[in-house]
Amino acid sequence: MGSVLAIVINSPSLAKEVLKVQDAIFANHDVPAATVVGTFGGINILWRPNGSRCNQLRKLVVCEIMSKQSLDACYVLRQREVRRMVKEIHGKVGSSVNIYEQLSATALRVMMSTLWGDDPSQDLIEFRKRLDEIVITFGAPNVSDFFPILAPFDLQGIESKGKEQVSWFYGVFESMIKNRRNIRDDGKEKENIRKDFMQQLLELHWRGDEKNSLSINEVKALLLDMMVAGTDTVPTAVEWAMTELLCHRDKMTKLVKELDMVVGNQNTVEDSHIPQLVYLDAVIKETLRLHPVAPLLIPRVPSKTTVIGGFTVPKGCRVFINAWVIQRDPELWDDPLRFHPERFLETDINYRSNNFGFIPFGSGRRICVGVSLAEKMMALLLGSLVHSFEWGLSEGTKPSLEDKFGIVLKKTESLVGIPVARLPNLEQYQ
Ligand code: HEM
Repeated sequence: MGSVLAIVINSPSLAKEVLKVQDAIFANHDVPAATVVGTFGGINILWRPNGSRCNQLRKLVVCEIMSKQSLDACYVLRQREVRRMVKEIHGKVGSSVNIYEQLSATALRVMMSTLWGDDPSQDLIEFRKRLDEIVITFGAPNVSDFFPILAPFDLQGIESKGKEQVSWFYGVFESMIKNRRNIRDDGKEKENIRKDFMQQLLELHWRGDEKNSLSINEVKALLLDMMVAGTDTVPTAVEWAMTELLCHRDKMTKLVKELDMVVGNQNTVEDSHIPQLVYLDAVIKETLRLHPVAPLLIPRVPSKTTVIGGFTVPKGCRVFINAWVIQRDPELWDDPLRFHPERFLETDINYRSNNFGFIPFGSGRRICVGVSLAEKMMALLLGSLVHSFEWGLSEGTKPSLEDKFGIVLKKTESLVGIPVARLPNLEQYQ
């Protein structure tokens, strides 16, 4: 690729070599030129070089922000937004519903309220548009990445566009942070209120002890990381799951049976049901196996020259781990192209199990920090869509399984379904 050597890993054994055996050497993500300016030189988690500060930030997010206690505390927000989605779809029974649009608006509302609470002044459509723009800008092929010597010239204007787009978010965060600072200075902070992620991060910033403190720029960068990484991935995965279920009605029937047995038709799907919904979990895993949302993970860059599978891998080259191919490897998976969630009922493979044939969230030092939240959101969204409605399609149509390859593996065509209400009363969603 231009003047930069790119290597693609297509086998689980070589993926293990990169993500486990030589993890320390491959623990840097490839940082696109456009993001360096936009994220204050890569101080966020995603683009930060491997090292002690990166580990501290990761630990802080995983142990504090994504802890069971913290995720349980913001469950009411997930519940409220999923109920809102079901009610909205209920108002459209019998007509065509763009499933991705519903999921995407819900995931965005969940992320925004989880990150900084409710702010009625914020325009959801504006946020969605701005996030889409950032993903397009940073995902666009950039000459500066292929020929780093040209980076200072920003020939396509991608770096300046990225900077402008990121600045918009930082401006929004700054005014929210200013309000929080005023509230703190006025001593008006209420005790025992649920602390959103922004408040937790700010308290670490204010606490200021050497090990855990965060600079204000790091607070803003982490908030943006979570917005970008968390809002499109979950709805994309759930849209793929619905598509597979509509293509495989026997699997849909099996899932409905499980939901009726565990949840019943007088209740809504809740977080507390998730551990018992084993078939739902298997459907989500099988979906992520066939349609990994990040098909090439996030490319890695070795910090020194090394050898992988007998080949020399030079320092500074770009290493792509092809989860899409690995997760369809016939040596590992029986009948690999078949959508067969049952395969996950027979094994204890999970997202962190060090099975290098199944890596939808990556693995090793840079494994996704949002796995716990993503698991909960995917289960709640998919479980609620299937439990609340029977889904049909317009006459003569079949859902397409065609994908568009990119940083995020999207469907070529959005899934449009026709819902019919299944539950006896809508009061349950109030
Ligand atoms: C279905 C949902 C999701 C999928 C499939 C997914 C997948 C991934 C993958 C493949 C990586 C790169 C891992 C590697 O290099 O080995 C990653 C990194 C990351 N993800 Fe996720 N992700 C999801 C949801 C989320 C959510 C909800 C958040 C946060 C709220 C999040 C935050 C991050 C961050 C901050 C990183 C960078 C970690 C680092 O650089 O050390 N992700 N994710």
